[in-house]
Amino acid sequence: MAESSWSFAGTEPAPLLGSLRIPGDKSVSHRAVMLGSIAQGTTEIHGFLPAADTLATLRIFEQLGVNVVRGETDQLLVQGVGLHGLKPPTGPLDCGNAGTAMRLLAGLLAGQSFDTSLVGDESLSVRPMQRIIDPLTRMGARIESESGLAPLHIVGGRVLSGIDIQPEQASAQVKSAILLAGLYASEPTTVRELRPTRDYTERMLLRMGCDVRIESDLIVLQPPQQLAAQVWDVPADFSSAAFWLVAASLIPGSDLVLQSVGISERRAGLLRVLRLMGADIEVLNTRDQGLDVVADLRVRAVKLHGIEVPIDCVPDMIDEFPILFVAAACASGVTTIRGAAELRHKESDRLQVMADALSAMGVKVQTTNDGARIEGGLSLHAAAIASHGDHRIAMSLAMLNWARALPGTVLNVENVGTSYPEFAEQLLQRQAPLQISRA
Ligand SMILES: O=C(O)C1=C[C@@H](OP(=O)(O)O)[C@@H](O)[C@H](O)C1
Ligand SMILES: C=C(OP(=O)(O)O)C(=O)O
Repeated sequence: MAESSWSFAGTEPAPLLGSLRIPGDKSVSHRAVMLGSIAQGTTEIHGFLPAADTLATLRIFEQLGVNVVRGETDQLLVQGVGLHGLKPPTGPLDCGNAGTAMRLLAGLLAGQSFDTSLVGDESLSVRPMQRIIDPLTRMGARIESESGLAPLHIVGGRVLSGIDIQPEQASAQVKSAILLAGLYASEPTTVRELRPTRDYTERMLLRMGCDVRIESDLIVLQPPQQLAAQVWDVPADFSSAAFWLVAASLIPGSDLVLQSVGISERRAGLLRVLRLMGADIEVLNTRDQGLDVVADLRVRAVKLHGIEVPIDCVPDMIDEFPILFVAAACASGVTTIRGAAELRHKESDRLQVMADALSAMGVKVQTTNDGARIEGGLSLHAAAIASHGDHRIAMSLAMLNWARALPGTVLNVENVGTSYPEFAEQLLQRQAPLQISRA
């Protein structure tokens, strides 16, 4: 049965001590399955995230004729069929709640010889897809959609050409959709980014033997003959670790180590921002795990203060804003956010939903088109708050209730399973006074 709400008893939290294993990175898990499926040979994935979003991607490639052998929970063997070996599916391909799956797949499927349809859940069906339809169409793809929204019908058998393009958004999903279509183009594909975004797609392609030039905001991909299968070690997901970085900063007496977290520059912007707010986070045992730099993050409780979030950090922490709002609500002084309009196009309008949630709990928040002003350090009160089916909102509000001993309720938490199915269980293991209701 799905979890539908979490209620907190409002008792003082025990310090967070010891160490914690965070599940695998969602972005890398999606890509390892996608790229492994079209590689030559068998891809080994260690540390795969078995969450609803990434399992949707896995099921889709099984529908496309790829054989995947599941080992222990987080190990997969993907038997690649080569760039041109995917088979026509018998029905629509369901991306569920995953924007990453839908946008990246649109690029990859635009280069196939057969038609496909991509569908998603209610939330994904109102997220903007024109941002990938436009560049892919310029490359020669044909994607049928009503008003730029899912479902997307992708016509097969098109001849794709390379482009040189600057997407309108700083978005790793848009960049990746173009690069994946570029694998099937007859000329090189160049993507110029407004601001650098997470770079797993291009770095993974490079490791698979592609001729790809990577500069900070420029990627040039030559269409490959084939992709070589790899062994991928998926790091712990920084975005999931982020909830604990903030909770342990806020819960007095905490001293917690988060193990083997991916801290590449394009992913760990919140680390920089929390430190600017005064957080005590030590980066220990840093090592290069091939695909990513990983480290153990030791975080100790401390008093945080508000800051102006540097605008160049925004893409590097795009999924961490809901939990940053929580840190800002508990910090002394004012935190301001600018340049984050993309937050309005996630699983919910994350700027508005967090502003409304915190306002209902007594925080002074004003939103702008692309940001917010949060006055922290005021006294908070408990409320029953809807998370709008947005996993990151649900987990952020859970941490706020827990850390500040508020007897609040977080409603509609089902979608936490899209990125972090073990979240509530890990809270309970840490004695969070949490009651779970199931629908
Ligand atoms: O490429 C990816 O794996 C992702 C890119 C980001 O989206 P945008 O590219 O839309 O910013 C991020 O929000 C999402 O969770 C994962
Ligand atoms: C925005 C997110 O994911 P996606 O775009 O893949 O739905 C997220 O995980 O916060």
